[in-house]
Amino acid sequence: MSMSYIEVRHETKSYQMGETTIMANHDLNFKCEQGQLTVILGPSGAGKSTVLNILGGMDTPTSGEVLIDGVDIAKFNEKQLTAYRRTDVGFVFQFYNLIPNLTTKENVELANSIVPDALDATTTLQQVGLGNRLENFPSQLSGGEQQRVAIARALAKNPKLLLCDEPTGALDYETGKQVLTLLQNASRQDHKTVLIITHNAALAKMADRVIRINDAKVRSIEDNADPIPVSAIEW
Ligand SMILES: Nc1ncnc2c1ncn2[C@@H]1O[C@H](COP(=O)(O)OP(=O)(O)OP(=O)(O)O)[C@@H](O)[C@H]1O
Repeated sequence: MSMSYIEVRHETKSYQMGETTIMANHDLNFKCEQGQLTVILGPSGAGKSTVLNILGGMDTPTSGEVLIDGVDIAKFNEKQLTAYRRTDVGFVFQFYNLIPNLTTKENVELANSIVPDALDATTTLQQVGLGNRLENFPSQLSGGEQQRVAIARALAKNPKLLLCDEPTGALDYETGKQVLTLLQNASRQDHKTVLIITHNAALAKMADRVIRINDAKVRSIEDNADPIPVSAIEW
C-alpha cells in the first residue's frame, strides 16, 4: 500500500508550565491524501494551531512521527525545518501577514524569489482575480483582497502542501466563500494537498476528509465521497 502525503503517528505536544503539564496534542493519528482537501475541525483550544504549526515545520512535537511524503519532519534540525518551510509549504493565516510597504505584486515576488520552481507572480495574482491590483499596497485592499494576495503568495511558491489557519476568520460570508473556493480549486485543479483548520463546522462539507479534534485528541475521521462545491454551502 502506498503512503499518504501526510501521516501523523502518535504525535504528542506538551508544554511544561511549572508543576502542570499542558497537553496541546495527545497521541494524534491521522492521514491526509495527496491532492485532497482536508479540514481539521475543533473548538478553540482543541489543539488545531499546534498541529498545524508542527505540520508546517514551525514547531516540533514532543513525541511521535510526522511523515510528509514519507519523510519524518519530527526528526528535522532547524536547518532542515527552514528548508522544508521554504520550499514545501505555502501558508495562509487568518490575518494575511502581508508586508505593508510592498505592493501586491512585490509581496508575491518576495515569496517567489526564495524557491526554485516558483510560478509567475502576475499570473498567480490574475488567477485569484487580482490582475488589476498589482501595484496596490495591502492597506489599499479589502480584507478579502488581502487574503487573496496571501493565497496567491502561497500558491506562487508552487508548494506541495497548503496549510491554512482559519483563512476566513476575519472575512464576511461572501468574501469568505470566494477565498474557500480558491482553496478548493487549489486541490481540485492544481492537485495541491490542502489542509484547513477551523472551528466552522459548515466547512466540513467542502472537504474530502474531515478530522474532528477536541481536547487535544482526534475524535473522528470521515471521508466525503462527494464534497460539495463551496458555492453550494450555506452557513
Ligand atoms: N506555547 C504554549 N505554551 C503553553 N501552552 C500552550 C502553548 N501553545 C498552546 N498551548 C495550549 O495548548 C492548547 C491548544 O492550543 P491551540 O492553539 O493548538 O488550540 P486551537 O485549537 O488552535 O485554538 P484556537 O482556535 O483558539 O486558536 C491550549 O490549551 C493552549 O493554551
